[in-house]
Amino acid sequence: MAIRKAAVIGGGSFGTVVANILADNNIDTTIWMRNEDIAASINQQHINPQYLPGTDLNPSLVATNELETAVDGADAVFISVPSKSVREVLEKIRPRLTAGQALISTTKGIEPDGFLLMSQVMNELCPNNPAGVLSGPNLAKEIAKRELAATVIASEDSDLRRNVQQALSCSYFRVYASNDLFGVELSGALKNIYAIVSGFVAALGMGENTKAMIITRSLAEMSRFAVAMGANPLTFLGLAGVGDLVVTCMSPLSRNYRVGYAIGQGQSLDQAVAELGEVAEGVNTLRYVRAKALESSIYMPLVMGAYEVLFNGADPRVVAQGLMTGEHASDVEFALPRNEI
Ligand SMILES: NC(=O)c1ccc[n+]([C@@H]2O[C@H](COP(=O)([O-])OP(=O)(O)OC[C@H]3O[C@@H](n4cnc5c(N)ncnc54)[C@H](O)[C@@H]3O)[C@@H](O)[C@H]2O)c1
Ligand SMILES: O=P(O)(O)OC[C@H](O)CO
Repeated sequence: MAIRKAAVIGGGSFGTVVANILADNNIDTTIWMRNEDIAASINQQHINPQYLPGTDLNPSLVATNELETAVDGADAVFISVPSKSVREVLEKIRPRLTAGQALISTTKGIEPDGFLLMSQVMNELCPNNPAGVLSGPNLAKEIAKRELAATVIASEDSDLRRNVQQALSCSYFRVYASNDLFGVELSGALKNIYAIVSGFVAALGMGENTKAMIITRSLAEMSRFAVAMGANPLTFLGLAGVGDLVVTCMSPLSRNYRVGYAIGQGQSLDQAVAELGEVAEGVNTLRYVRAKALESSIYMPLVMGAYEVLFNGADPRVVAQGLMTGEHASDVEFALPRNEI
């Protein structure tokens, strides 16, 4: 069934953007948020003054503080809150959901207990609702200005994929499909770590060759980790892999990059996060991925170096420098395995 009525849960930057695309596509869309003043601004002035102050939102977009107004009767419910709040939000909406209403996560993070991705949390709490994940190079502030962008809808359910492609595709937003839900979702979470590292590199004034080396070795490291976890390495060649890694590692619009940049300039992690005032998922993801890599003996020098900088006060210069030492390595491990060098 096509998506005629949609709910978006979460009134931050990305939730507002997704809701606005749906509204631009003439879909009856309600965005749920806790903040009453922001909801009133969206309904009366058609702006989200806290997260997207310069953007005129589609006047048909409705904001509410009542979950039932958003969720009841929606064909699709998009979840767009930080990963630490996804379980809490799902527990609130679960009693209202009916079988078949699609659940789509736009959240790029990991739940530490059990190392769960958001679709796994959705499947655990709402097993009767088909699950999908939206991920790609999607800086909210650019899409809000209706600058051209593309994304990936990943799901094992082909109806869900097609319906979301139809609901979100428009003159400025293109939606590609994937059936590797796990790979797409893991890649969206992992790239945030490397955006922080790229922020250090930029703040330290390192060269363009260094930046390219960091991004490419980040791709090698994140795909090595993902394959060890069971993902398809080819997924990392797509928009949710290379695409999102490149944009997040190169743009000062990325919050994760900004946190890394501030630390590279000498700020503490606490100062950098406080100054940002929005979510930078990579900080927690770094902790969880480092623990998993140590537990599973996965070689991740950038993750290990970034952890030392963020949590043990090491000099950010050591992270890039750390790549220059150690064993001789393979460029593309899927072509030349590490143990065959
Ligand atoms: N901003 C982007 O460019 C972008 C793009 C793609 C994906 N994402 C991902 O989307 C997710 C959300 O990011 P964002 O940029 O919208 O974050 P944000 O910081 O702009 O907004 C988060 C929103 O979630 C709300 N929220 C937090 N906890 C809540 C709870 N318990 N109940 C209800 N609401 C709660 C906050 O009040 C806020 O409105 C993140 O995982 C992020 O990685 C962001
Ligand atoms: O601002 P960031 O670092 O959370 O990145 C936003 C999006 O994930 C980019 O695709």
